Amino acid sequence: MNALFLGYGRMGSAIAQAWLEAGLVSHISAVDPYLQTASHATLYNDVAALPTIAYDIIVVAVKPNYACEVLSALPPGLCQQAVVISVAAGVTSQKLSQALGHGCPVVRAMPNTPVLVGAGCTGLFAPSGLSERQRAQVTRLFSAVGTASWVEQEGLLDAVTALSGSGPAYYHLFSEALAAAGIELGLSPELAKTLAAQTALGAATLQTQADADFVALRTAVTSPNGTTAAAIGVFEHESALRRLVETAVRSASRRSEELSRES
Ligand SMILES: NC(=O)C1=CN([C@@H]2O[C@H](COP(=O)(O)OP(=O)(O)OC[C@H]3O[C@@H](n4cnc5c(N)ncnc54)[C@H](O)[C@@H]3O)[C@@H](O)[C@H]2O)C=CC1
Ligand SMILES: O=C(O)[C@@H]1CCC=N1
Repeated sequence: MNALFLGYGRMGSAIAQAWLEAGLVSHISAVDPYLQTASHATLYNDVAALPTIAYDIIVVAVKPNYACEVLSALPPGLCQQAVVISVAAGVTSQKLSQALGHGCPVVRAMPNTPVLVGAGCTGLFAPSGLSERQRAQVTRLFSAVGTASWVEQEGLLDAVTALSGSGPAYYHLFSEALAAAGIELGLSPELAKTLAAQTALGAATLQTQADADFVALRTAVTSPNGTTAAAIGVFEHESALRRLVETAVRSASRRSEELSRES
C-alpha cells in the first residue's frame, strides 16, 4: 500500500513513520512546500511534481485553512483508488468532498499528539461511501498509533476534538501546575518535573490497564482524613475543578464548530 501525505509536519510525519514501522504501508510520498527534507518519505515541494501514481491512502495533514486548497489542487488521476483521510480540525467531510470534486471516499480523523509515541487516540468519521473493507483498513492504520474509535455522527467530532484532540495540552498544563507547586514547596525543578511526569504516566497506565473505574482508582489513593482528601477537598469545593473542566471543554468544542463554519 502506498500513501501520500499533503502536509508533513508534526501530525503527518508521526503518523507516516508509525505506519511504515508497523509495515502497514510500503512507501510514503509527501507534499510540503516548506520542508527541505522529510524523514521516511519521498518529498515533493509541489503537487505538480508528483509522479502519476494511483495512491491507496491520501492524508490531508495541513492546517485546517489549507485543507480544501490542497485537495482541490490534487490531480484526479492520483485518487482513483484512494481513501482520503483528513486530520484537519473542523473541516467537514462535505467541504473536503467538494474540494476533491469527485466521488472518492473521505474519512475525517481526529488524532492527538501522543501518536508520536504510539499512545494516541483517534476519533474517526466517514460519511456513506466507505466500504467495510476500507473502514477496517482505516481502523488498522490508526490502531498502529494508539486506539481508533468511530463516531456515527460527524458533529460528535467536535466533542472528540475538545476531549482528546486538545486533551494532551490539558494534562501538560496540569503537570506544569503540579510541578510549579512542588517547586514552591522546596523541590528542585528537575525532581518536580520527574515526579509530575511519572505520576501522570502511572495514573494513565492504571486508568487504561487496571480493572477499576476512575472513581475507584481515586478512592484507592484517598485515605480518610489523609493528605489526598485535603487536596481533593480543594478541587471539589463547589465542584470547582469539574465546572472549570466542563467550561473549558465546551469552549474547545464551540471553537471546533466555528472552524467547521469558517473553513
Ligand atoms: N497538533 C495537534 O495536536 C493536532 C493537529 N491536528 C490537525 O493536524 C493538522 C496538522 O497539524 P500539525 O501537524 O500540528 O501542524 P504542522 O504545522 O506541524 O504541520 C503542517 C504542515 O503543513 C505544511 N504545509 C503548509 N502549507 C502547505 C501546502 N499548501 N501543501 C502542503 N503542505 C503544506 C507545513 O509546512 C507543515 O509542515 C491540522 O489541520 C490540525 O488541525 C489534529 C489533531 C491534533
Ligand atoms: O488546537 C487545535 O486546533 C488542534 C486540534 C486538536 C489539537 N490541536
